[in-house]
Amino acid sequence: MNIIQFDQSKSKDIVPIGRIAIDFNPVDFNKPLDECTTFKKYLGGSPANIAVGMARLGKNVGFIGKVSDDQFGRFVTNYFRREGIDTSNIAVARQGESLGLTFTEILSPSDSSILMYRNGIADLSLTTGDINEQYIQDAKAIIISGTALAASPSREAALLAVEYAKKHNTIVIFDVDYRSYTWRSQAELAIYYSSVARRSDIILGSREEFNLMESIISPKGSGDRETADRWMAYGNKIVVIKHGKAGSTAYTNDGGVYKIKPFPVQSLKSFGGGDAYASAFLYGLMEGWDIVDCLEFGSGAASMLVSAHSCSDAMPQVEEIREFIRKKKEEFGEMVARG
Ligand SMILES: Nc1ncnc2c1ncn2[C@@H]1O[C@H](COP(=O)(O)OP(=O)(O)O)[C@@H](O)[C@H]1O
Ligand SMILES: O=C(O)C[C@@H](O)[C@H](O)C(=O)COP(=O)(O)O
Repeated sequence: MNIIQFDQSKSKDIVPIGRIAIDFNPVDFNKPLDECTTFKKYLGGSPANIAVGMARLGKNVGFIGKVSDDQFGRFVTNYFRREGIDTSNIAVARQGESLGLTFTEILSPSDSSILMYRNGIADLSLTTGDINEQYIQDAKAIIISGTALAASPSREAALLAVEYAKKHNTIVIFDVDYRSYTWRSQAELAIYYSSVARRSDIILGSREEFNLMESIISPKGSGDRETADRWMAYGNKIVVIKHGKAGSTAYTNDGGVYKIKPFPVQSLKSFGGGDAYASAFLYGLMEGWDIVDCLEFGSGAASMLVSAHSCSDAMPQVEEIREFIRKKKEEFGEMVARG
């Protein structure tokens, strides 16, 4: 029996809630950002990347967010439309707010950082008035991106979306998604992250992100098992903990533990893996696959994205991930312990 029971009577498969931004990735990479002169513009923002990833995999995707009233806002909205993502619940900020701009620094294939311009940002001006109860009721699942909790009024809008989801049997997925910008204190972060994590059904995050969320209840940090048990005790059915190139582990509330090593690739950058991972893992879950197959699919997509220049344009289709995994298993064998 599937760990997660999605309500198949709902029209939309998934609705991420949070930022849509733009990534400017250096074309002349493998050097410090201040030495780069040429950039390629991509749609960005983790929840937006996940929306693109799941649309590429054929899912019926919506989105709740707010964009700037300018060319950048129109760029990202039109990009969504071309990908078949519903934009009816993407509001336009009318007080001069800007779209988030992320300048990425790719120092080496394993050493990257991101510089985010997020002052007066449109996505954090999302209000409770922008949250449509019927739209959430019509979705099998929503994804709350942690950064949407970083400031009001977006914070209250995201929390309202969770309440509507719980009211209407819409699955709540929490992508912890830590970005240091905008957060005023670690205590504030821990309070709001954990308030969503206590209401969610599935949590995905890196080990570092879980440590931040648990910094009040476990100041010295926790092991993965302790973390998983903690959040499953609140009703989460699945907890996925990612460890970068060391791989990832999925814990399920029926006692399952599934570890996977990453598929070896020549990485170009160290970011982007998480968004592809979430898209492909959740696709498998919505297809009713076993957790181990969801984990393998997510991990395969993640490896593809760390070896790509973008985090959105390069989101793969189902057959591309399948072929990637087939070739890697032919060469390197199983990456996940089966049976
Ligand atoms: N160098 C790498 N080679 C292959 N896969 C990678 C590499 N780095 C990350 N990944 C994959 O991307 C996933 C997510 O990366 P991680 O950095 O843990 O999360 P996030 O990107 O959300 O910060 C990892 O669990 C792994 O499957
Ligand atoms: O999250 C952002 O706003 C920037 C993203 O667009 C960027 O591609 C990135 O950092 C991806 O994050 P990850 O997939 O969690 O590594």
